[in-house]
Amino acid sequence: MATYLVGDIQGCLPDLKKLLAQANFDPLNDHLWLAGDLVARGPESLETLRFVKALGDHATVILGNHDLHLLAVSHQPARAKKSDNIHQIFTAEDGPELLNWLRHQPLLAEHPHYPLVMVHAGITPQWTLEQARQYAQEVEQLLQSDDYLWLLKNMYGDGPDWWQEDLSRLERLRFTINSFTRMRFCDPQGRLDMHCKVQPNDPTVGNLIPWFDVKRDQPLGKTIVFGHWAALMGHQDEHCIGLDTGCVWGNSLTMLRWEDGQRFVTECPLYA
Ligand SMILES: Nc1ncnc2c1ncn2[C@@H]1O[C@H](COP(=O)(O)OP(=O)(O)OP(=O)(O)OP(=O)(O)OC[C@H]2O[C@@H](n3cnc4c(N)ncnc43)[C@H](O)[C@@H]2O)[C@@H](O)[C@H]1O
Repeated sequence: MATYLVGDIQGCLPDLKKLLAQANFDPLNDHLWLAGDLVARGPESLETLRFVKALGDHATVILGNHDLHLLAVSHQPARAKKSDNIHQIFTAEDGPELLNWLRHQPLLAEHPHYPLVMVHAGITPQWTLEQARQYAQEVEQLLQSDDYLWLLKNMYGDGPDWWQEDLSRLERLRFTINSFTRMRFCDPQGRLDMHCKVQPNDPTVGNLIPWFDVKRDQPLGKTIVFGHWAALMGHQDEHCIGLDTGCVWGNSLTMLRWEDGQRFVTECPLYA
């Protein structure tokens, strides 16, 4: 039994299937961990949802910004942008069932045996692992409750950029969603920046630094596996593994086998 970790699929199901074939992935014995953004921009978002859902207990999925956006616009399809390329989900017979399944996925997942925690964008340097678990659960519980539409309607916005215990409920929820699903850069103190999307060595970055380079008061004690940041083209240091290598942007899809660290890579067409 092997554990495979893969970055943002964004509807690029043919590329995921190529990687799974390369690795001889066995859906009855192996386990696939997906770092969020199953959908958007790529050619087969609907089929990707069907494929991952059908893996049942052999897939662990966490939510990305595009998954949350899909859930939000599914109640007002006119709000979906053409470039989202998700309209086929709204008209599919099994669309409601797939969306309901997606809504019940977490923001943070921890492996039961390995020291690995998976999130879409990252874990804010302001939080301990205990806080990350607690605030992820707050969003997950609301998303799975009858009040989920309220959250999806009100989650949009770039602030607050700094965690404080006295944030209002909505501010707390927004900070949590933005840090788990949209963060890339922070200022040296750890204040979130929601605008800069380039590579860390780009001259326009200024004093911003990648969230994983901001000093934490307490190490998390687990490896954070994340996706989201396509321009980073993957990352590995002693605390973090970044897996998004820009599949949908004509670069590649990368999958890592946890047990021996082997990487599987496939070059992708330009979809976006
Ligand atoms: N609470 C909330 N508030 C607001 N929005 C919310 C939200 N919750 C969900 N959302 C959604 O999130 C979106 C905003 O998120 P953002 O994270 O701000 O924007 P995005 O560009 O749409 O994100 P994406 O996830 O596609 O990024 P990627 O790195 O692949 O690509 C980023 C850029 O990198 C570039 N890029 C890719 N590969 C590159 C490379 N190798 N080198 C250089 N640049 C590269 C691409 O051209 C692209 O422009 C909104 O559109 C909305 O749908």
